Amino acid sequence: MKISVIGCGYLGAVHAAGMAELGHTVVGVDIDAQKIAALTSGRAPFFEPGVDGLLQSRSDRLRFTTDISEVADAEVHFIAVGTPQAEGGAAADMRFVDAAFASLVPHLRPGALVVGKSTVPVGTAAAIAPQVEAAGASLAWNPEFLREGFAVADTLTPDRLVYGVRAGDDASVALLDRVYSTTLASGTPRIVTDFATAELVKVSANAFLATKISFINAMAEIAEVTGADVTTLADAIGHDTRIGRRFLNAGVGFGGGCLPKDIRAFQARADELGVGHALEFLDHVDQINQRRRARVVELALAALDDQGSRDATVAVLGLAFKPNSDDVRDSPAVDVAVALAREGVRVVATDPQAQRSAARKAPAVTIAPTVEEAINAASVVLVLTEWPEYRDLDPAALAPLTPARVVIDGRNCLDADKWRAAGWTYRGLGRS
Ligand SMILES: NC(=O)c1ccc[n+]([C@@H]2O[C@H](COP(=O)([O-])OP(=O)(O)OC[C@H]3O[C@@H](n4cnc5c(N)ncnc54)[C@H](O)[C@@H]3O)[C@@H](O)[C@H]2O)c1
Ligand SMILES: O=c1ccn([C@@H]2O[C@H](COP(=O)(O)OP(=O)(O)O[C@H]3O[C@H](CO)[C@@H](O)[C@H](O)[C@H]3O)[C@@H](O)[C@H]2O)c(=O)[nH]1
Repeated sequence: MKISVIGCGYLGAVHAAGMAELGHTVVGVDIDAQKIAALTSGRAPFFEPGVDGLLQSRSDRLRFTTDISEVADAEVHFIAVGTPQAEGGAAADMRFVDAAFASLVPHLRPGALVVGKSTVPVGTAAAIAPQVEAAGASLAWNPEFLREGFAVADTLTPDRLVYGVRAGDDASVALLDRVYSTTLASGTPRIVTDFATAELVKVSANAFLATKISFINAMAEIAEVTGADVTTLADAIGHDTRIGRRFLNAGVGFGGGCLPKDIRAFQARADELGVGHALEFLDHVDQINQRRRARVVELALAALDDQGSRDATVAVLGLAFKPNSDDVRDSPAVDVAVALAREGVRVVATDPQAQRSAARKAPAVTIAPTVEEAINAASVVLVLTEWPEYRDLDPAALAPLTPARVVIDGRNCLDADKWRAAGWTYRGLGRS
């Protein structure tokens, strides 16, 4: 099938490459000429395992352009533009979605299907559908659940597919089934529903995941004042299959381009709908999450005070919001590094992939190319992203670089006994 993807940022670029891998002929459109140039040369403008490989191996049926008129012969058009948090508010900024539809509609041919992939406030599809239908085309909302770091696998073999369509719109369901025929053949469940439910499935899934993380981080706060160990607690409650162990890792909390802004936009939309009280708990989820960042800053400053001076260096290992990504959007690690720099501390940070993106965002932080250079002569070492290479660090080999030997494990990812045995003062979050 001929498919277009409007918006080739993170989600759109991966989706375009994934659709080509599934056998479709794809044109990707973005207003950012630099992104289009990178994608055209077979390189994603971000780090995500496997994407460059697909861009290169499927280049025969994949092209990228800034010219929206090139989508005119596509049967299915995916909308994957950003819906960031609006400046100065909690709601989603819908200007990119509105602009994408405005630019696409004049090029729609009758019978085409427009598919929303972006995460949007409930009610968006119903509001937009009439302009698509006036062009003789149809609208569906097909939210995306991919995780950064696993984006290719999540695109090709997702946990589920959700189609939000007008009641009785069997033609759109049939078209989407053709788009995803390979995925469906491998047994992926598909849920066909209305626009509002599809939109809500997406934001409620992210709200649930954020709540699960903040729940365990609230337990970490309790553990910190009682001497309990939140990691053992998570293991123990996680054995209950009704609870499950995943997303119960306590630490510096959640960040990224999705969970934080999606729970805020969800609350803002509930307020508009007059049911803000139903989502008041998400405000607490957000606050618990923010408190974890403040707690790491507090622990680092206390460790410096113990050593007698804040005129010192703190090393930060990890800047990306999660491993296997160079994404620093709302990254807890960057936030903590910036907060410490604001306190007058010299912060030297490193990350296997996010050095460049973090340098742009946090000019007050010195970026070091290696762990050894970051740690050298530091009074405190913070581990804020659980990259496998940080989990596997040899504390004995690093010990001579820093006389103070204090490590704060903001992701509870290090082997505490091993670090202590190598002469380090180890401090986790929610565990002693
Ligand atoms: N990043 C993820 O892991 C992920 C996963 C699931 C859902 N989502 C959702 O997908 C959407 C996109 O997220 P993202 O992370 O890819 O954002 P992004 O900022 O990386 O990408 C958005 C892209 O849209 C482009 N754009 C803006 N206006 C445009 C227009 N009028 N025409 C064409 N292109 C335009 C921008 O230039 C940018 O490249 C958001 O709604 C997000 O919540 C993201
Ligand atoms: O136990 C855990 C699990 C995650 N995190 C943090 O939570 C954040 C988000 O992690 P994750 O959800 O894995 O990353 P994303 O790639 O942002 O994916 C989320 O956001 C996407 C965009 O909406 C959705 O598509 C995905 O399903 C949803 O998991 C990161 O900072 C993680 O470090 C924790 O602190 N503890």
